[in-house]
Amino acid sequence: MQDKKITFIGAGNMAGSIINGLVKGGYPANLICASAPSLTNTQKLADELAITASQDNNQSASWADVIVLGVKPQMMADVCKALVDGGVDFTNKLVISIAAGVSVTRFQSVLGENTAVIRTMPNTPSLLQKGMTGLFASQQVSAQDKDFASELMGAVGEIVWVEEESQINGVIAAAGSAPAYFFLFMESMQKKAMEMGFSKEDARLLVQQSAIGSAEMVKQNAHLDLETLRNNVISKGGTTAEAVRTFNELNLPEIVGKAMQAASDRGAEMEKLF
Ligand SMILES: NC(=O)C1=CN([C@@H]2O[C@H](COP(=O)(O)OP(=O)(O)OC[C@H]3O[C@@H](n4cnc5c(N)ncnc54)[C@H](O)[C@@H]3O)[C@@H](O)[C@H]2O)C=CC1
Ligand SMILES: O=C(O)[C@@H]1CCC=N1
Repeated sequence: MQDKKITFIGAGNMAGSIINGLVKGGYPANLICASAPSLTNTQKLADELAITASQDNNQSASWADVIVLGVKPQMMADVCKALVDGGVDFTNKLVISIAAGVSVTRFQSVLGENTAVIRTMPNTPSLLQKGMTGLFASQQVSAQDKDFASELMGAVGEIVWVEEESQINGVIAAAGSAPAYFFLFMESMQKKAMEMGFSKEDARLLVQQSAIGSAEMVKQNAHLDLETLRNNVISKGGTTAEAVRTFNELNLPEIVGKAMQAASDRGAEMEKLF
């Protein structure tokens, strides 16, 4: 991978996951800085991973070749304005945003209209280098910078580039927010297993090992579609058939579709707000 100096502005759940994944994957820690007003998260990362922690966004951003913006969407414009007011020159820098709901146009309106901006939508399993990231590049981004972003996010999981910026909201629906869907499903299963008499720990083990095994089967059987994998579990007249019939009766596929649409719609709505 190209070795570039990277500063993360904001290093909470998501940016912290990426930093962890990067360093554990071998990216040089001395090329990574995490900056935030409070040292709470950044010092922990510095202690664990030997990256640099800073409380000075302007200095850290000026030092870097690549600035990863990892603050909350509602704070993004103010944080970017403060960098510009603080004299950070974005001319030869690559800006990578991980925020939902902040458009390239919005970034360029604050940072300068010719700023090279890549919008990404990662997810928290990046922490384990099992992330999924969608990326969209503004016209100003060079092929070399696109390659760097591919390598950067590829170091913490799988990537997919989208041609249209609006597709980032689809990535949010299908991947960025998705870990929460699976956790909710697992929580619901754990709760019911406990009602069926299992301890909290055993209920979790039953559910988590089933989820991990199922996900691994999906990954290792790319030639089989998901329906086939599902049908392989169903014995005629057996237990799974009853469970799946109940899910379908209660319209699980429709519920999932509606939830994903709500996530995507909210992404689009946020682009108007922030
Ligand atoms: N949590 C997730 O699963 C995902 C989050 N994202 C995006 O990541 C961004 C951050 O979300 P989280 O990590 O969940 O939030 P978070 O609240 O954990 O992290 C935000 C961080 O920003 C820092 N911060 C606050 N003010 C700052 C400032 N002026 N300068 C520098 N840092 C500042 C805070 O100290 C905090 O650690 C959001 O824009 C979100 O849309 C994207 C994909 C997935
Ligand atoms: O909930 C959110 O808005 C962020 C974006 C995707 C996951 N978390």
